[in-house]
Amino acid sequence: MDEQGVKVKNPWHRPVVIFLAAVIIVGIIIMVAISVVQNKPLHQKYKYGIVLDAGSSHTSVFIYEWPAEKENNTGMVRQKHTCNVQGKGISSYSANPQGAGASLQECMEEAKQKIPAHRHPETPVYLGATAGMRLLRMENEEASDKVLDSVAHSLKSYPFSYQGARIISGQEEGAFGWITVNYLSKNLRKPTGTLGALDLGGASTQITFVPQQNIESYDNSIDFRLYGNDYHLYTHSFLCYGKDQALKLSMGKKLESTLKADETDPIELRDPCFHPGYNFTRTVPNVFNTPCMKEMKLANETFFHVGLGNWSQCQQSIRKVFNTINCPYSRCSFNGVFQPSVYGDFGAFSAFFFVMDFLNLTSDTLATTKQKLAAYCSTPWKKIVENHPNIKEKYLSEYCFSATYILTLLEDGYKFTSNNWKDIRFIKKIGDSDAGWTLGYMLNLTNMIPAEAPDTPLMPYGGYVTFMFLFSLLILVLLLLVYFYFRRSTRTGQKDII
Ligand SMILES: O=P(O)(O)OP(=O)(O)OP(=O)(O)OC[C@H]1O[C@@H](n2cnc3c(O)ncnc32)[C@H](O)[C@@H]1O
Ligand SMILES: [Ca+2]
Repeated sequence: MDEQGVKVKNPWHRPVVIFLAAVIIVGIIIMVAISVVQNKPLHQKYKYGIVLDAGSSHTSVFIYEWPAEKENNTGMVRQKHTCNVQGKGISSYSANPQGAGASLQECMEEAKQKIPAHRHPETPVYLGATAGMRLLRMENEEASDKVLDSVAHSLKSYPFSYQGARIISGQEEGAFGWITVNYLSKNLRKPTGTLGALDLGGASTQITFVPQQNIESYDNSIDFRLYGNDYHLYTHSFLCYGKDQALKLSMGKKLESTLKADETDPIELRDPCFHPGYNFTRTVPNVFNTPCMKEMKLANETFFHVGLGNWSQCQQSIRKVFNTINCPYSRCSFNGVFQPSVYGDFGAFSAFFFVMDFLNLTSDTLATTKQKLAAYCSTPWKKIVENHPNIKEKYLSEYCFSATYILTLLEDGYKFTSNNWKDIRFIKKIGDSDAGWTLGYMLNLTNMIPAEAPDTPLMPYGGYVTFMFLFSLLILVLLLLVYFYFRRSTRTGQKDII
């Protein structure tokens, strides 16, 4: 046989095989490149929302941000920036409504700087006014409308998407505060417990939680379906029981009884809720200038406000502002308002936090809290000022009253006890976002909390691509192995024949 005929031609020298090998190599390179680009962290695109909290004591502007493609995921929205409007709340502009809108300028300019310009037209801006405006509306509806028109006019002059300025109800304030704290604590996707919400403002206070008992009054019940879970909430907002209005209620009662006891001029209001040595002249209308109290016509225009610094007497005087006699339900908090027993953990924010944090009373037992507070209240005013030279005198003078009010509201009002006192967490923020109603309000209005849990893909997109790539590679390697196996067996077969 001719020697040339026996020689087996090297298959790698065949053009088809070389071509196929080149295609496979190029294919692998392309797949690797795609996979690397696909899985590289994307440059995040953010969306923004602005909420103005027009409270009774002041207005704050909150800017929120969230990754553009993940808006329905729980916990994705965070507070990017907050700005405190200079001056008092918008309800204080009743005599000068223009001033209310103008007061927002500085913070709104700041918002323009903080949010990228190309996002401005799509960024919603909402203003929600709370108890200060509720009281003004009760007193003078025309004035409250003018103030709202003024802030609306001001907000429309910015390049954002204006979505309204309105007075929110007490139920909304309570419910959105609850949504905020539970969204931020990432409780809403889990079947585990939720966090009750306690908010103490200047003019109203809210309590909201998931009760274990039936809710006997329709007004106090709210139902939500969030991420596929049903929530049945108890909520109540006490107008006039924020800490500034409560102080007026309490001083008003003391003034009335002082007058009855002693009608001589000048009146001296001896107040156990203020420090010994505290002595200021106040005007009577300044106490009674609120729709929370019947106006009292007093002969005297001024009185001496004199501190006594006696915690237990202070608590006695504060108890008088809670009416616990009439209750048309199986149980009540106060003023004939139904309330089931408090249940679960609570987040207590705004003035609950400011006051208890200032006094270092956020982590003691109820008994220790009372002891420490009694000692604080009896400290002479001079010493208090010396110890805290940088704190606003108005706040400083009122911490004894405010903390005593907080204890009385929580214990006598809401019926917390020394056993469940530890379940109250005094908080300002959760992560980097403030606890308060604004975030929940925005999540609701932008439909960012779906009723049903969104369907989630089996695996994240990056993982999916990597998996597909590795799996294709495996099949390719197997095919090559099969190919070589066949080639070898054909060649051995050829030799056997030879
Ligand atoms: O909810 P409403 O009732 O409308 O009122 P608000 O929104 O203005 O009320 P805040 O929670 O902002 O404040 C509650 C109260 O705490 C006061 N406050 C704010 N910062 C404080 C601080 O550092 N120390 C003591 N009190 C403070 C403030 O003046 C109010 O009286
Ligand atoms: Ca508030």
